[in-house]
Amino acid sequence: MTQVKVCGLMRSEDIEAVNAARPDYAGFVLEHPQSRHNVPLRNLRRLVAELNPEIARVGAFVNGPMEVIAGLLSEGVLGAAQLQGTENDEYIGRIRWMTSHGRIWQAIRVERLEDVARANASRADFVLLDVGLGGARPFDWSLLDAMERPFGLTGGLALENLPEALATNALLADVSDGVETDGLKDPEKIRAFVERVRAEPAR
Ligand SMILES: O=C(O)c1ccccc1NCC(=O)[C@H](O)[C@H](O)COP(=O)(O)O
Repeated sequence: MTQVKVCGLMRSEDIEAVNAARPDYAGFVLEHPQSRHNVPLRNLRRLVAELNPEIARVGAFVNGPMEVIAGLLSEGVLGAAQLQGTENDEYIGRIRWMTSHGRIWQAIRVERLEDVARANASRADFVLLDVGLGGARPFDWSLLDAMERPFGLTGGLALENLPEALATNALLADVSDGVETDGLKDPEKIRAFVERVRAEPAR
């Protein structure tokens, strides 16, 4: 069954919406003040306490401080760290050396075959392919045929392009902006997105 992650949660209202819709993962952008989705660590702990414990927590980082990432994984505040910057296998190895808790995900922007090769070779436990479906340039789906490991899809997903995304056999659909209205998480869009992923027949 395809899993679903709703990312960019910031407010108690967002947590209420995901508690109702029950995605597999709830995502928080951390240690990245440049993002409008950034959540200060003190708020993270409060939001996590409000979250249904059956929904796993993922922190999205851009070249974030390794000690903070390892600490949040060790404490169990996060079940996975999603690396979204230029982190390499050495960086992943150093976090692994600091903690054996949690999982490490790597998001890789896919534009050409070399990006798919990088995703196949990544030392991360799981890879998210950022396909930028919301962008101006159409994504070449045939690149995904070269994937040799399970992957998730992220970047520009929304209810409208979800059927096409699910047809790739992705293990996970990750959404943030696609379930917002006027820059805020929209409980109805979250519900509809999660429901559509759940409705996909098992392959
Ligand atoms: O949302 C951000 O601004 C952000 C900043 C830094 C690292 C990660 C960030 N977001 C990650 C996500 O929200 C999702 O994993 C994904 O990229 C969602 O894509 P989209 O639906 O296109 O917003």
